[in-house]
Amino acid sequence: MSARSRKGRSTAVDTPKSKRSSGKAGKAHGNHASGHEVRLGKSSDSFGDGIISGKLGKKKKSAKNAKIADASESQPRSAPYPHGLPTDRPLDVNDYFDQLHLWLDLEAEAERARLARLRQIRSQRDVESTGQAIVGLDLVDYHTGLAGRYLLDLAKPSGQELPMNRLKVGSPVVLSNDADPSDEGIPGVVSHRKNYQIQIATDIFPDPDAQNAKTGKASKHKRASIGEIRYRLDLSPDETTRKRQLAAMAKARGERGRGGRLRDVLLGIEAPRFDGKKIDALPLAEETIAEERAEIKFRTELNPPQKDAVAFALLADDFAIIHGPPGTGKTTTLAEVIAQAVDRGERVLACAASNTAVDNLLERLERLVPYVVRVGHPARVFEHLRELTLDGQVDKDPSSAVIKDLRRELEQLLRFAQRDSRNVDRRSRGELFAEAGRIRGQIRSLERSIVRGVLDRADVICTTTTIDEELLGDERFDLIVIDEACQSTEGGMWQAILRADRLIIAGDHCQLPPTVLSDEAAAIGMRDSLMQRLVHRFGESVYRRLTVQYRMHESIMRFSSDHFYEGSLVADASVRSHLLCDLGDVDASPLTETPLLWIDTAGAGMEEQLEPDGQSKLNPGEANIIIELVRQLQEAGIEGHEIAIIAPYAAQVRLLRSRLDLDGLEIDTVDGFQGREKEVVLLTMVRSNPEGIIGFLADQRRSNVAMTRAKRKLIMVGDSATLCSHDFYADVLKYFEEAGAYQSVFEFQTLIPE
Ligand SMILES: Nc1ncnc2c1ncn2[C@@H]1O[C@H](COP(=O)(O)OP(=O)(O)OP(=O)(O)O)[C@@H](O)[C@H]1O
Repeated sequence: MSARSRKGRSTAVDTPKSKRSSGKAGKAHGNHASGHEVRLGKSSDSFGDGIISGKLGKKKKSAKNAKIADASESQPRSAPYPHGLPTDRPLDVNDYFDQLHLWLDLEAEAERARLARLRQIRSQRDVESTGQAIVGLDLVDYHTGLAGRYLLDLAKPSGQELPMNRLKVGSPVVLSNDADPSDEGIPGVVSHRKNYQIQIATDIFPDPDAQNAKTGKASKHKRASIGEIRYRLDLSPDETTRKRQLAAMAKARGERGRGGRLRDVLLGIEAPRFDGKKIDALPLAEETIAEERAEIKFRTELNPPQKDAVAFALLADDFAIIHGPPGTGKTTTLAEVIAQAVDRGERVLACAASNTAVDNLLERLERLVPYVVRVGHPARVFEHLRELTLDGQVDKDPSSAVIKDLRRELEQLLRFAQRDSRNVDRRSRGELFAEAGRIRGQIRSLERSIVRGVLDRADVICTTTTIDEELLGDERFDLIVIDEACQSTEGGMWQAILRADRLIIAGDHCQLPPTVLSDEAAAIGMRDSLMQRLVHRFGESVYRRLTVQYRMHESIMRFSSDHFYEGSLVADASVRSHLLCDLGDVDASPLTETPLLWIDTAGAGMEEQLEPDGQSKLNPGEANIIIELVRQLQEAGIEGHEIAIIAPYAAQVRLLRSRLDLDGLEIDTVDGFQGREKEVVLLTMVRSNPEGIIGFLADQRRSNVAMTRAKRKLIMVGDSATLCSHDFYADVLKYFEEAGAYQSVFEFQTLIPE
């Protein structure tokens, strides 16, 4: 049966369409459709996802929800699956969620320990060298954002540049008094970041009196005006996300009906179905996929494996997986699946673990789907897509003019309190803040009705997998799509999974796993993805792999293809033999006429070093080589924005950034480059020691990502003597040697120190 006729079908496992959340005709959007009170941005908890944050669900916690909240607090202490989640047998529902709960607890402990260690360090140089805090900041300006949030601009005194830091847009932070180690500070989210200034969005204005009252502590800064205080910003554990995940997991445990079935399929208890067939009747016959494919009016130019993947996904009754090796158009394919679902009258929730991945999907959907809304903090959304954010669309609503007036009034009030802080006594200042609170309340109530309208109209809602539950209420969708699924922990996916009966996940388990701080949690499986587990559990019947890639020269692709994808990748004709020298205005030279180069530093005495005051590693010798190569590339006519330098260690990134100042040139860790591409990529491997220790370079997935970012040229700089103690790198080196792309650093006289 074709998926086109899906809507009329009702199998034993299907809930009839009318009972599901419907398509356009009969959207049942959870509680907010029935006129329950809507509240915006009620607490700092709502920071997770956006300036706009609204409670579209019931105002009071229902008994059921209260139970869920309680359940989310109980803590299992021993791992039901001490070796990670098994894939050779069905999982027990309670054991499974206990395991996920334990992962989250261990991760939270690791996060708290990290923050506690960080806040112990008081020396400015030491604390800032961790990259997790910025100290000695002045509050230089502030504004109000939507929902009456305060946007605080912080900068170093006398305009110094901010130190290298990991406080990215979207990072949860704590703003505290730098001179007072006992100050618990106020929570916020980084909303904007420049070299000299950082902005945070917060629900609480940093009024020193208010803070003292809150903590009940007498402060030596009691009489200081706001402008006289120096602040400190620390990266903080993301408690909001954790709580949301725990609540979703608690709910998933008790799910019944279609939701319960999807859970049981994902736990390997029930067999997945495609086109109404059970797994024992799978794999789906190729003719069935071909039939389905023939019925689809594709909106994008897709290659045959991509078209098959779309047809396959649309035939799934429970879940389907699209495996997308680097550059194979996974996101392009997923966008087509969503567009087809919308054409069939379905409403879709499109998610990914990171904001960047959500935006990559949104970029494609914008052209395919009439009405798409991006939920999330606008500051975390690509600038050219901000119009599609909920905030952007609310702003366009005619009633927003009133909100703008109210916001202006709010700002004036705050400025008055600030300007005259020496003259306004504490009581009057309290009244001013109370008035500000009242205005914020008015702003929120007006915004909530506009928000509801915008969300109701959307065919597709795009968000990170950390879903703002208050905003989306109990809303369900016909289909949930999750991109870059291998970058999310299993626990991180349940908020999304709970919202539909059908799930399409796309990703590549051979690329980066989710970041997990706790070694203990990682040891019991937290880094293993749901997608990987399902592939192992059900095999080829549940996934389609994309095989034609549109990024890399064939030689750059080949190693990755052979090593990670059973040699299945094919370079499209448009990229198969492209080289740097084919770019306009680039000179032909050995550097630009070949796709690969490994410069081996073995024996040249370029040993790794530990960063002073830090734990990260660097390699100045390799940095010198990279700098010289960048100079030569530039000389050949390659522009800065066409080059990327990737280093596995932050200290090497810091070193190179401090020494290279080329317009558009990007220098980052591997994690910063997943999903990206550049004409030429230089990798500095850093590790060089007599013991042959390679640390986390041993995770081959990391190297797979790093080596597949280059379109026309991949240059590796590393010590073969150290790296090749590991089989994987021995294979890489052999591959480069066989391609005639190996050179010892001794062949480059200009690159070795005297
Ligand atoms: N069928 C196609 N024909 C031509 N170009 C395509 C096709 N499919 C994808 N591309 C191009 O290939 C590039 C990669 O596509 P996309 O970003 O969808 O891939 P991805 O698999 O999600 O990437 P990543 O490896 O970064 O996760 C894009 O420039 C896209 O336009």
